[in-house]
Amino acid sequence: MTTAQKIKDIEEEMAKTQRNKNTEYHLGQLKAKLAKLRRELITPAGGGGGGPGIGFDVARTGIASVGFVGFPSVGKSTLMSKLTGTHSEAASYEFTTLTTVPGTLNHNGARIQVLDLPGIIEGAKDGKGRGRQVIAVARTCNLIFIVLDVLKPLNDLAILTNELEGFGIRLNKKAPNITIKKKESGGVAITNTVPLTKIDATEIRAVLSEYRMSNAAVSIHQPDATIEDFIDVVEGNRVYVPAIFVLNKIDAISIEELDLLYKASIPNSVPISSQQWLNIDELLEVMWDKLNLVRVYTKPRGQQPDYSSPVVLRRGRCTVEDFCNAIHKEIVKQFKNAMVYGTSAKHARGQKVGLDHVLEDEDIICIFKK
Ligand SMILES: Nc1nc2c(ncn2[C@@H]2O[C@H](COP(=O)(O)OP(=O)(O)OP(=O)(O)O)[C@@H](O)[C@H]2O)c(=O)[nH]1
Ligand SMILES: [K+]
Ligand SMILES: [Mg+2]
Repeated sequence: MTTAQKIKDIEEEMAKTQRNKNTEYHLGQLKAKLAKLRRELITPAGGGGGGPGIGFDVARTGIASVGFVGFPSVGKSTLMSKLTGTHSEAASYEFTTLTTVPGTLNHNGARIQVLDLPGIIEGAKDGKGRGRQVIAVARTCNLIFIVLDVLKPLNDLAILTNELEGFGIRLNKKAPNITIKKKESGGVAITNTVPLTKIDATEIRAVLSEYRMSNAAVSIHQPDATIEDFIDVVEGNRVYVPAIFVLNKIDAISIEELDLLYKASIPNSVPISSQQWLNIDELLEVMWDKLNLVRVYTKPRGQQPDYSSPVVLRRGRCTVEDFCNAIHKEIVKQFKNAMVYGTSAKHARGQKVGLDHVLEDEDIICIFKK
């Protein structure tokens, strides 16, 4: 039996099992089995792995990357060409784009790599078309644009989210606040710092037993944690990627339909027309927010800050040391201290800081050497 067949069987069994006190353990086991089979699909036995294949993996440039995922002919390449000035073939037939096409977008002083990708279809994660290579590239991006046809966005979004989930990608989610520590003995101990509304001990025990973890200390700090979140932590290879749902081709709908769309206010969505270049400003604004980048302006001693070319860092890697290294590896060696002005500084007149100080967006920094 193939892995895909085994997955299908388990999904069918889950669908016909009613959830109640007597079935919780069994359902927990099934969910864990499913997660293990899905992992096999991503990394097939015999190597090869789930990494992007030849022609799909392109050289990475810029401070961050945005990957375009969507069904064929939703307008990914049209958008990418216009955003970056790099030509990516666009046409009315499906699967015009056959491989990763990289381009660069300069925004707010940051160089952002944009990756146009081939269209994917339902079943992509299980090996349909080049879907797996496409999703493997998307897994490595800092932000994903899910490009949708505005005429039927929600159904398509559900299918695409499911495809990416099957590949360990979690869109617009934080890593679950759950820790699991393996132990030598003592069985399974579960503690929670908040009341739990969606998960219970029976399911947790079933999952741990399926993973042959008979001794473990589990602690859950998130009230709405689910068993799926718990399995994600056990599996450990998940990526948590922000995403924007780009509702393209609004030029093809009426004002009334557009109005309804705004009233529905789909979270994380931005309606645009890549062909007519409508609402691209909003798209870029939301993109900037989601990328969570930190601009730092350099101020030479005794001079005004240089606002024209910020050093752009990624949040989580934006200490003064990261700033120095972004300019030149040697700077850290000569570093004495720095004056920082802006949000991260304690005082309006600035703060003297060391290498481990964490910078904020639009801070100004003046470095003093030994
Ligand atoms: N009306 C309208 N048509 C668009 C828009 N954007 C793209 N199109 C058209 O949609 C068709 C597909 O565009 P592409 O850019 O090739 O779409 P794609 O998603 O890259 O397609 P694949 O590479 O085949 O997956 C082309 O005929 C485009 O002219 C838009 O905003 N409005
Ligand atoms: K196309
Ligand atoms: Mg294309």
